[in-house]
Order: sequence, then C-alpha cells, then structure tokens
Amino acid sequence: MSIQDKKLVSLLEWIKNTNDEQLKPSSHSYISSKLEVKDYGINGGRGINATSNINRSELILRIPPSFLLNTNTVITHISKYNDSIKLSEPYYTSLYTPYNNLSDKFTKVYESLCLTDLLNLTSFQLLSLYICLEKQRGENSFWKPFIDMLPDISDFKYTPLIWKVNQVSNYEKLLLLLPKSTKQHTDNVYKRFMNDYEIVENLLHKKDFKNYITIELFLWSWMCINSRCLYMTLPQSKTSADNFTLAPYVDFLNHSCEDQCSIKVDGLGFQVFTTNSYSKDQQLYLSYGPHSNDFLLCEYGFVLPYENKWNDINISNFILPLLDNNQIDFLKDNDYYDNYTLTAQGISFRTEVALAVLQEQNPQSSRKLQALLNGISDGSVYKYKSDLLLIEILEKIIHTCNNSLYLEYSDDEDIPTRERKRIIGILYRNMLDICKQVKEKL
Ligand SMILES: C[S@@+](CC[C@H](N)C(=O)[O-])C[C@H]1O[C@@H](n2cnc3c(N)ncnc32)[C@H](O)[C@@H]1O
Repeated sequence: MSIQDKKLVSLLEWIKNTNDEQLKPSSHSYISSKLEVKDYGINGGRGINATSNINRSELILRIPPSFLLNTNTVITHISKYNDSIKLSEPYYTSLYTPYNNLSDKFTKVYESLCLTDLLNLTSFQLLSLYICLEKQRGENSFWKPFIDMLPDISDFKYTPLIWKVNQVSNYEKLLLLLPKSTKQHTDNVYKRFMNDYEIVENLLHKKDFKNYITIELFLWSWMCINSRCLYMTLPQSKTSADNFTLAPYVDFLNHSCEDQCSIKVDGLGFQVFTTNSYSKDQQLYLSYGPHSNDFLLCEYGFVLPYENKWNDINISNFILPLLDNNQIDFLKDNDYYDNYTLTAQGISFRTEVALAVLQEQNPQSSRKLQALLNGISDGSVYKYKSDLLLIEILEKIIHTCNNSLYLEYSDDEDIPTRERKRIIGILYRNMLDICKQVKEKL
C-alpha cells in the first residue's frame, strides 16, 4: 500500500469515527459505498469517482459538524487548552472534541490566546494560523488524518500568488506576461495574503511566540483554505467572507461549470446530494461557482482549458480613462462604476451603461440614460457609437492576444516556466475566442 493510500485509509477511519462509543451513530460521517477517491493526475489531481451507478438526488456524503474545520470547531478545540475561554453557545458545546491532553510547544500558543483574540481574527486568519500550528503538532493533532491529505505546495504551482511569494524561477517575467486583469487579480490576492500573514504574525509576536510560523508554511495553509473552502453560514461571522468551512472528503470533489452535486447544511452537518445520475467510473463534480479561468487560476491554481462558459474579459482599463469627472460621479452614484466585462454572449449590462454614459455630457439630466437604467428603453439609441468604441477595444485586445498565443507552445528550457507560460497562453486564447465571438455579433 502506498503512503498516500495509507493516509487515505486513516482519513476514512478518522472521519467515520465508528470506534468511538461517545459519538451517536447519527453523528458518524456517511460516505456512500459507491464513491472512491481516484487520482486523475494532470487532469485535476485527486477527485471522486463513482464505483457503481448513482441515482439523481442521492445522498452521497454527510460530514457531521464536529469534523468540519471552521471557526466553531477551531475555537472549541483551542478552548480545551485554555481555561479562560468559556463557551456556552450550543454551536460550540455540542461539538465532539476528544481532549487528549497532549500539550506541546504549540498548545502554549492556545493557552495564551483569549476569546477576543480569536474573534478579532477573520475566519481565514484564524484557520490559517490553526492549520499551521496543528500541522506542526503532528501526531498530537486531532486533525492529523485530514491535514495529511491536504495538497502539497507543489500542487499550487500554477497559482501566480505562489510565483510571487516564493519567487519561483522567472517569476518577474511571468507576472509581466499575465493579461492585465489577471495581474490585477494576482495583486489583490497578494494583498489579502500579506495582510493575513502580518496580522497573524503580529498576534504571535505580541504573545512572545517568535518564529512559530514561516511565510512558506502560512502560504501553504492559506492556499489549502482558499482552494478548498466551502460556503457555510456561521453564527459568529462578521462578514460574508467569514462564512466558510473546510469539509474533509467533500473537498476531493473537483470543479466543473455545470452543477452536478448540491450541498445542504443543517444540524446533521455538511451533506452532498447528486443533481445528476452518474454511471460507474464517471468522475463526480461540484461547481465552485460561476468562475472565469482568470479567477480559477488566481484563487485555485487551475484553468479549464476548453470548456469554461463563465470566461469573461474585463475591459475597465479601456473604459475608465475615457470618463470625465461628471460621468465618473454619475456612475459611482448609481453603482455602475468599474468592473466592465464581456463574455462570448456579449457585453454585460454594466458595460452597456458605461458605454452609454460616455455618450452623455450631462448624464445626471439625461432622460435617455435614465430610461436605460430603469429598463424602460433597450438602449438602442446608444448602440451605434457603443459598438464603434467596442470594436476599437476588441481590436486592441485581439492584437495583444495574437502576440501572446505563442506562450501556450513555449519551448522554454526551464520546464516549470514552460508549464506556467502554457497556462498564461491559454488565458490569451480564451480571451481571443471571446473577442472573436463578440465581434461577429456586432
Ligand atoms: C477542492 S480541491 C479538489 C481536490 C483536489 N483535486 C485534490 O487533489 O485534493 C480543489 C483543487 O483541485 C484542483 N481542481 C479542481 N477542479 C479541477 C479541474 N476541473 N481541473 C483541474 N484541476 C482541478 C485544483 O488544484 C484546485 O485547487
């Protein structure tokens, strides 16, 4: 049995938890016997395979609350090492937290944190910190079987954030080759990451724990969360971004554009139902959301090279510099400022509004514009000039894409650089396809 197979067996034993008398059978995880984890190699890494036919609307997975890694479970587990943290809410007290009393240098960190310290962190910061510490606790960690099955940092080799933080070979050149909107997205992800790292580092520093978490470890933990978190409302969350959980085993489901499984979260935990029927040996998928390749690359580290119906192009960089102050004020007042996109189907309504505003000296007093915004007019009065400007923009993008398509077939001697260039080339090819389809329709 390979090491990976042994780790998977441990994960299954841990998550089913059938040996523990304390736990009611209804709280054991349910993993349908029609499922197996399969390695799809370069086509998505590990995924879930149907070992026999599965019906539509069939319950295939149920992971009880105690085995979900989120703010609730983290705070409850930490409280077991810290007498100052008194929890009374049922979403904490109902959790199963076998306290094994295995103190170590990392549980000293838990001893030093008060509840306010924990609640002042975002879910993302708290979980990143916790996974870094639990990973280093090894055998002492309740979560070891789960942490052992998390991906390796090399599984994120296509993520531009990793290129930048780890300064991989040719990273500066690679970042410059990215389409502008992907570069901007990368800068935003980088800011989010650095901000989380600094906050966690400052907290540890304040408590006198130095060199407990390297940036490399934090990056791994942060990317594992970013690429595997699933939406789940949590009672103590301050923002919608805090509403997520990690769900062992469910997180083996790979992404497809079409929803093929649905999620239900209730007192029983995190449940997955099929929304399709599957035949034996088919891979099961879950849609992570309506994400373009640009988004998938920056946040998850992969792209769907051929069939991503959510691909779009952000053309804000072309439109924003053309707006005068009056037009900017109007768009801001009406919540239409920035984020102008187009897909293979055409421009978004936001983009249509921006192109119409560009044709108005005094947008505030234009009845035509008001009619467009209110849905009374179809905006055809603006169409001729909007199309002319759009063609100009499309031609500029087509020119850039044509000059960058070679990247997909790069013959760079350095293999990692060649692979990363191939992914960048795919982004340009996707953009070119959209531009051509939109142009044909004008
Ligand atoms: C929630 S995990 C899914 C399980 C993952 N494949 C694994 O080996 O652990 C998300 C990660 O899986 C990979 N992934 C998911 N869907 C994919 C797809 N359609 N094509 C390629 N990679 C995919 C990406 O690396 C992504 O960051």
